[in-house]
Amino acid sequence: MAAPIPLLAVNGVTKVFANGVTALSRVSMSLAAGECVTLLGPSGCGKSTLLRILAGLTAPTEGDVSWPDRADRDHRHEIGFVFQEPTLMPWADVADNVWLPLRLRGIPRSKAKERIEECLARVGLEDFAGAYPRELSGGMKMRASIARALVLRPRLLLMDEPFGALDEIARFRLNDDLLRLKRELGCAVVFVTHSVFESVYLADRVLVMSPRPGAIVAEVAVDAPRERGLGFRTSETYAAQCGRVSRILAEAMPGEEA
Ligand SMILES: Nc1ncnc2c1ncn2[C@@H]1O[C@H](COP(=O)(O)OP(=O)(O)OP(=O)(O)O)[C@@H](O)[C@H]1O
Repeated sequence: MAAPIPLLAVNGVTKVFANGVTALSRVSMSLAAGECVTLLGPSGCGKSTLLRILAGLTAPTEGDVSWPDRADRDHRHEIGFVFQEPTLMPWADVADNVWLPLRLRGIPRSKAKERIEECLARVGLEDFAGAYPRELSGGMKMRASIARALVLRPRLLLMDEPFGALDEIARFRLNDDLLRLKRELGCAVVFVTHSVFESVYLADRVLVMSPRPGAIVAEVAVDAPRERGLGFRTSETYAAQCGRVSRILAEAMPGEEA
């Protein structure tokens, strides 16, 4: 049987910034529809740069990113982006923050109402539509940010270390919520993280990156049940896979402790 056409294909992407910094060197990867890939690598290895290139926010110096199944389209509306910070507008309530991507596409608030409510319910914020960002905990702000990223019903969700600033309890809950959302919505996810544990917990495949200039040095397929949760998090198979990815990461960083 022929391999399915990937959602996204990255071919030999190199990025050299104007100041001469080479952030990425010949990165190639592909992503299947509905797949979750985590990008794991040391600080400064170009993870955010790669994500920005996938989103079309930065152009590669060499190489390209393509959407092989629908090559002729503008894909920007098919991508949701979640940044390290929740980046909510402080003067707008949660519902208006979630409305923003629709508003930018000319959809009035009255027509967006149902979609906003649906997205808030998906992230457990249905009772906080009228709250302002200052009234929310860090985890709730991040949930609002995820709801905003989902409001255009993206086929691809790009997440740039979104849970790094949260405490472990909030982070674990959001990890589970993200896996549930991915299942419900069928979107693919590219998730950047520094955490070996998070990378293995979330991924179908972990892509391990070398220090700058970032290159993908290993790809680890994660062996896990479809439904992950406390059972998987506390299992020997999870611990063994985290150990394996830790060793690969350490090997990618000669002279450093991973
Ligand atoms: N606009 C820019 N101009 C020049 N250099 C840049 C620019 N953006 C990023 N860099 C450099 O490119 C390299 C990769 O940066 P990037 O933010 O992609 O790494 P990262 O792996 O996401 O880092 P972190 O994990 O710390 O967020 C770094 O050395 C960074 O200083």
